[in-house]
Order: sequence, then structure tokens, then C-alpha cells
Amino acid sequence: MGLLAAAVPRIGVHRSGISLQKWRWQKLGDGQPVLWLPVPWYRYVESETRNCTVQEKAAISVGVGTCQLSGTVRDCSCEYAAVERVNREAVLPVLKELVRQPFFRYFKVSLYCDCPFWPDDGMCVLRDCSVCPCEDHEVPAPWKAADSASTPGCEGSPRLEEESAVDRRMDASTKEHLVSIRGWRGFNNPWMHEDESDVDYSYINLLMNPERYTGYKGEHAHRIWNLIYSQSCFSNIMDPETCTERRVFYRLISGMHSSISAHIAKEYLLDERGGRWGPNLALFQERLGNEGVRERVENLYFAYLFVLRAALKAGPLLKEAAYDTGSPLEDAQTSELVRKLVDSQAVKEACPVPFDEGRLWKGEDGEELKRQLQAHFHNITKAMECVGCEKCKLWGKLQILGIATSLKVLFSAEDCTGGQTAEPQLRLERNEVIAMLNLLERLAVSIEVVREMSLELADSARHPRGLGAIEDVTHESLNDVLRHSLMGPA
Ligand SMILES: Cc1cc2nc3c(=O)[nH]c(=O)nc-3n(C[C@H](O)[C@H](O)[C@H](O)COP(=O)(O)OP(=O)(O)OC[C@H]3O[C@@H](n4cnc5c(N)ncnc54)[C@H](O)[C@@H]3O)c2cc1C
Repeated sequence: MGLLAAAVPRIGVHRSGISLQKWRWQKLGDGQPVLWLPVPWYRYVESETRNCTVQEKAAISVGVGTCQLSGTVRDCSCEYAAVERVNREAVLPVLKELVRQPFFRYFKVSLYCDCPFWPDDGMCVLRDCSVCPCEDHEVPAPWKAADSASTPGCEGSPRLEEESAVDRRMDASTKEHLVSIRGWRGFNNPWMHEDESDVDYSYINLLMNPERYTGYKGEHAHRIWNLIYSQSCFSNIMDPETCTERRVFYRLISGMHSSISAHIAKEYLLDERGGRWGPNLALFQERLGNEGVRERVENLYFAYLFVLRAALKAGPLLKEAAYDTGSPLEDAQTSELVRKLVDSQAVKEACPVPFDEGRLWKGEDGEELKRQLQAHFHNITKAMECVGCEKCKLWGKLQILGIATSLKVLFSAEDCTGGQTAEPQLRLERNEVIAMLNLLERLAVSIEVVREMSLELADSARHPRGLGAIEDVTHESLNDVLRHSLMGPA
């Protein structure tokens, strides 16, 4: 109690504006002191500490601590709490529906290219590593028609005119311009490695091949991550002197890695024989839920805001694009959902500019730095060919293309509005759009997974009988947490 009395300021006004004089200590029958918080104070604590561990919640509630995931996401201008709220209420529900639409659920990908760095030797042990390609009749007819009209396989970049079937004239900001969603491998994307060799491709139904635990791990998986993180642009990345561009680049990759870990933790094969899937809290704790790896979670939030910004910036283009899969009703619904996402008032209010790309590449060596980072990104793209588990490769390739598309949208000289110059502007390929919005959905789900599992972890570690969801925390139970956290177990 002495320690507490010293730690808790008794007089004054907390930054919430609530007078601290209103706090009261009371002794329960067993002699345990209980801190009674005024209701507005409790509400403040509850809303401020959604992202915090129980210890942090307790410390914040008595004004002696901070939660590192409170405040503003570094390199962005949004608060963690706002990101989480707007994600849960406005972004995730739309994205969940969007990725179920025919246009967004079929991804064209080559899973059988050779690894350019070492002989292929990776085998994944679980059945869940493998991917089932779509039956021919499943692939949207207009896509098949475009495929047969364009150069087969991957003999270089498809000529744009050959795919004019999926082009569409449109009128935006009084100027007509072409918007095209075509192709598949990210050609014409400076961040993607242009491979001129022949490859076989398949259409994969993403809903039938969900991202989750596959059993791919150990030396083989580490070799890929090592290859990625050993790119020289990532050396001394923690150095405060590191330029923003390199840090942004690192945080995107790390955020994607965190997201993969979140999906593994959320959908883990708990019982192989019984085929039972569910959350693995211990794995979550090890990879994303302990103090030593907080930065990984921060990078996840960063990656989410970066890709969200790209999707919003590409909004004018995305809203006018033809989402043609030959199912008029579903395609109209797809357009409507895209519109709902990019015009979301809730997002504009919570995070007006999720990431300010205008600050980058400003230095004298900006263009040279961009070329260097593009070369490193090409290596990362190539590393995806070495992933030894089909499903991981599928999602790895999709997410890397999603990042490359976001980089293209945010850092291209061309703009997406068609309003400033006669010639437009940014062009996106169909697969780029599919990858970017599926990546955004993956990151959005991961943010929710991290929030939920962090709370579960805190509950199970500090409060054996469990607090339940944060929404269920009552005035009394918060007192209980405070007492338990600050005084130790009764
Ligand atoms: C492209 C790709 C996709 C994959 N997809 C799947 C999948 O869908 N399902 C599946 O079960 N497995 C997948 N894996 C494997 C998975 O990512 C892990 O490698 C595996 O689960 C083993 O995890 P680990 O705990 O040993 O650490 P890993 O996740 O392999 O991490 C390796 C090292 O990287 C560092 N690290 C970890 N996380 C971060 C981060 N966020 N930021 C910065 N550094 C970090 C740490 O030093 C860590 O020791 C994939 C691997 C790759 C390369």
C-alpha cells in the first residue's frame, strides 16, 4: 500500500481531464485495498487501453505507465486505437465480403518456377501445404478469353493491346481516360522482377486454400526469411540514422511476416488426426505476444496503414474499373463494395492520411535510392520461388505482389485521378488489384487477431478466472485487475 500511495498521484488532473481527487481506496473484508474509480475514469481507462497488456492497463489506470501501442503509429499519422476501431467497424467487414466475390477470389499464379538461389529441396510435411487449382469451368469466362487472346505462358510482357477486351473507357473528372485491369504477373510494375521465361500458371480459388498453419517451418523456411532480411538495404535497420525509405521498406516486409504469423497462430492444426483447427495461444505469445517482439506488431499496423493508403489513393481508378467475371449481379456487388471501402467516411475521419508518401524520395539521391530498393525487392520477389510449400508460396506471392502494387500506386509519377493531365495515369493489372485488396484483407484480419489474442493472453496469464472480452470488463473486475497487478496475488 505504501508503494501504491507513492505511485498514485492523489491530487491534480490526469491527461484525460478527470480529477484524480475522485479516486478512493477502500478495504475489503479480507483487508485487501481496492481502488474505486469514478465511472468516467473507468471509461477512459477502458477506451485508452484496448491494446495493452493487463500490466499496462493497470499502470495506465493509475497514471504511472504507458502502453507502447497507444499513441501514433510511427511513420504514419493515425493513432493505434483509431486504427483498431476503424478496422473493426468499417474496413474489415467490407473486405471480408469483398474477397468472397468472384473477381477477388481467383488468383492467377505460377507455383512451379525453379528457385534461382539454390536447388529445390523443400518438402512440406502436411497435406495442408498443397494447393488445389481451380477446375477449368470455375475460371471466369472473360478471363479465359483474355488469356487465349494474349501471349500464352510467360514469354515476356503481354502486349497491352492484346488484352483490350478488359479495358474500358471511362469518364472521371471530366476527362476521359483508359483504365485497364489486365495481365497477372505484375509486368509494368517497377517493383516486380520481370521474368521472361516460360511458366505454367494456374487459377487458384483463394477461399478454398486459406492461409493458415501448414507445417512449413525449420531450416527451409528460415532460409527464405534469412535471404529476405539479409538484403543489404536492411542492415543496421534499427539505427536511428537509417533513412525513412529503407525503414518503410523493412517495416512492410516485417509487417507481412507478422501477418503470416498471426494467421498461423489463429488457425493452427491443434489435432492432426481429428482435423481440429483453432487458435494456438502459446505460438501467438512466442511470435507476436511478448515484450521482445512488440516491434513486429507495430510493423503490422504500419503495413496495414500503408496498403490502406494505397487502396484509397487508387480509389478513383478502382471505383471505375470493370470487375467483369461474367456474373453481372456479383460484379455489381463487387463494384459497390469497392466504392464503400474507398469512400468510407469512417476511415476519412479516423485516419485522414494513413501514410504520407509525399515525404519520401526527397533527398538528392532519392531516385538512386529508389532504384536500389527496387533491386532488393526484385530479390525478395525471386525468393518466393524458393518457398517449399505450395500454399505458403501462393500467399507469399500474392502478398508480395500486393506490396509491389501498393508501392507502385504510392510512388509512381502517374496519378490515379485522371484529373490533372491528359494522359493517365496509373495502370493496374487485374492480378495487381486482386493482390492488393487481398493483402489488405489479410492485414486487417491480422490486426483483429492480434487484438483478440493479446487480450486472451493477458487474461490467461494474469487473471486465471478470465476477464472475458474487454467489453465485458466491469468496474469491479478492473479493480480486481489493478489490485492483482499492483499488489500481487492475494
Ligand atoms: C513467404 C512465406 C510464407 C509462409 N506462409 C506460411 C503459411 O501460410 N503457413 C505456415 O504455417 N507457415 C508459413 N510460412 C512459414 C512461417 O513463416 C515460419 O517460417 C514458420 O512457421 C517457422 O516459424 P519460426 O517461429 O521458426 O520463425 P519465422 O517466422 O520463420 O521467423 C524467422 C526469424 O525471422 C525473425 N522474425 C520473425 N518474425 C518477424 C517479423 N514480423 N519481423 C521481423 N523479423 C521477424 C525472427 O528472428 C525469427 O527467428 C511461410 C514462410 C514464408 C517464407
